[in-house]
Amino acid sequence: MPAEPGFAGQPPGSVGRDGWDVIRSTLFSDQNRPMIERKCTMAETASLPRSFFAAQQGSLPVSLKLHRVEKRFGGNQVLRGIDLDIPAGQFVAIVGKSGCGKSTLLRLLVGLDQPTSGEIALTTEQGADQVNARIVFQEPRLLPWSSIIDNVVVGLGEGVEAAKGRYAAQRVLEEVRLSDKAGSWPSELSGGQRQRAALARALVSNPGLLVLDEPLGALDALTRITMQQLISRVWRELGFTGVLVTHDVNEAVYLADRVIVLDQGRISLDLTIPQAHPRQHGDAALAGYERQLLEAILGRDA
Ligand SMILES: Nc1ncnc2c1ncn2[C@@H]1O[C@H](COP(=O)(O)OP(=O)(O)OP(=O)(O)O)[C@@H](O)[C@H]1O
Repeated sequence: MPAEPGFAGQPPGSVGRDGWDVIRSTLFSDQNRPMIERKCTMAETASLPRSFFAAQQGSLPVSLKLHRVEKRFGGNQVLRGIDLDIPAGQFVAIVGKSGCGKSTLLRLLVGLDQPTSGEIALTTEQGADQVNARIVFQEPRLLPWSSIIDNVVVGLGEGVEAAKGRYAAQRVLEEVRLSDKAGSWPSELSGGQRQRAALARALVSNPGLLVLDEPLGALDALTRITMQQLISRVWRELGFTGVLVTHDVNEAVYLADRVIVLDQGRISLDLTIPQAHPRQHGDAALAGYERQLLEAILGRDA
């Protein structure tokens, strides 16, 4: 069985009561750390079943504040003085040249890494302990030995009654139009279907913050459009705050209220896209914003 990214050779047999930390860390982090560690103690993250309650009620959308955030890896200064305020419920896209620091910024936002200096605060209108954040990576990172529905159930955390968990997973699989694959293995799905399953796993806890790190980067153009429509619909229905890293300015202007351009670790443009949702692919007004973003990223020759 091929190793799942991030599993560091953990055999399926390690998945059990004692193996839970391995699963949770792998799904929500790529550095064996629980993803919301910055806001919760380990004891609190162990109560992730709270998220099933959230699935019934809807988590509160998360607001984010970054103040003078810097990140260095040795002598490499990757982020420089980032100030950013993302109100609850907003959908923000982060674009920029390869290596400008997009994924680094995303990792700091969800607590997978710490800033060298500066402050990052995530909260809801009922406080920071209500933050329910989930991340979707470019590769779906599904458990290859579990059915699709069981993969989705994992997104609820431990302690949820099995029948309730499966009910919630079934509902969210319907939401992403994948209910007919509930009993399939990940290997039996197409790339787009696997990524929809990963999105379902992130959505099943009804998060208040959904962070997307190039989630559609490996998909073909038509599947990307379908997935963009899906993400737009669930965002409008569920009301979470969205932060998306993408290379695709077309995707950014289709999905986001606001697009941040990063250039050598600094915000070089903060562009509001005022068009109402749902948007249309090919909309001429959106094409104007795309042009503006390409110029900001590539210069006047774009
Ligand atoms: N864990 C790390 N250790 C050392 N350097 C790192 C680490 N993570 C990122 N970097 C460096 O930080 C810089 C920015 O990387 P990052 O992945 O954030 O860029 P990006 O804008 O997301 O790029 P891409 O679009 O190609 O994915 C790069 O120079 C990279 O080598």
